[in-house]
Amino acid sequence: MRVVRVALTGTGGIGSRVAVALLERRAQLFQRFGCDVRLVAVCGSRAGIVRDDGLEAGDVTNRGGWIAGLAGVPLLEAARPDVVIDAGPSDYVSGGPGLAHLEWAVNHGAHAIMVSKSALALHGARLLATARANGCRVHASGASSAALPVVDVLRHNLAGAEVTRVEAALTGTSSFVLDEMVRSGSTLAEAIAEAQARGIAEPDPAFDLDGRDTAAKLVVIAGLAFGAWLSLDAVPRESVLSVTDEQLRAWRDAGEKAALVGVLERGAAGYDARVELRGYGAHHPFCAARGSTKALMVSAAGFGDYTLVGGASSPEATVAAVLKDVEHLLAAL
Ligand SMILES: NC(=O)C1=CN([C@@H]2O[C@H](COP(=O)(O)OP(=O)(O)OC[C@H]3O[C@@H](n4cnc5c(N)ncnc54)[C@H](O)[C@@H]3O)[C@@H](O)[C@H]2O)C=CC1
Ligand SMILES: N[C@@H](CC=O)C(=O)O
Repeated sequence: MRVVRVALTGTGGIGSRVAVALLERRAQLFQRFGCDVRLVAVCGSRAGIVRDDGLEAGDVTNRGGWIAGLAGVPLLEAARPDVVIDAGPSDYVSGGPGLAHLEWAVNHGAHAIMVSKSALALHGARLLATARANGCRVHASGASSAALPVVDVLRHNLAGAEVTRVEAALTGTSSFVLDEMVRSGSTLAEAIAEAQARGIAEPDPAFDLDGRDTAAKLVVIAGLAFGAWLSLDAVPRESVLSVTDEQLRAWRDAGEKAALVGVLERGAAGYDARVELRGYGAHHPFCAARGSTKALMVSAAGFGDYTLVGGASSPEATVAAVLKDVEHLLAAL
């Protein structure tokens, strides 16, 4: 029987849930794919554990037997996984720890599932080129809007199509905060606190609100779906943090849904990206997206226009998206 060895780096709010869900899915994956998907290593920032015959949920949640210093690349070297899942922090300056983890994977013939965004958002072109050269697959639903399957729709459902425009509300926290302020009259601080309590905000919620999270997701989406790796710094961004009371009142009085959206447009020289604040009239399909629910509009030559509303941000939805990536990966092995 084929054994697929999985290592998970980053065991915070999302990573710890991914570990447990993967263990719970083991029997089902065996039935569906005929292989033993074995979680052999997990780590946080400073410690980790490797066990060749497979970890159990308690090993992850109780952290008994974790070894100090066995984290990151040393953990991957010790575990020699077939698949690396990275759910560590995103850092748009250094690339985050996920950069070293993804580099290790694509240089050692391992497949990767990225939940953290910054490694791909900053260095996607180089990493994907190495992955391709070494026969490694890189999936990144978690890094590109989680339960809203944007990359899948563009890459598989619209394979070969000339996609001319993508407009999408990709950051659940900014949608949630705007909804709370416009519809319920919450203050910015109250709305952010609620998004944090729901486990969907980035550790620094400014990343969600000032458009960096959406811009990073746009870069990952354009790179994975179209092979167009844009510069994250060059994506112009509007910010929820600069919305005035007057603007909030105007959206409320007009019955509009406010959203911070990412836009990808195909021009003569390739794809342009931007992040902008928009108010959608009552009859626009994005008005169905309440709270942290995401939304996508795609225009493709020959196919026409599509709208998809769903995939609300939540830890459970992100875990479900990671498990979907696992299924896609196993189906292709
Ligand atoms: N919370 C959400 O709904 C979603 C989060 N993401 C992304 O997933 C990642 C994780 O998010 P959360 O779990 O919410 O954050 P978190 O802050 O709860 O977890 C991050 C974990 O990474 C660990 N870590 C830090 N440095 C590390 C290193 N060098 N090696 C291994 N682990 C390290 C931290 O100790 C922490 O436990 C972030 O990059 C985030 O942008 C993606 C989709 C949805
Ligand atoms: N902070 C993000 C989490 C997933 O990427 C969001 O709010 O959607």
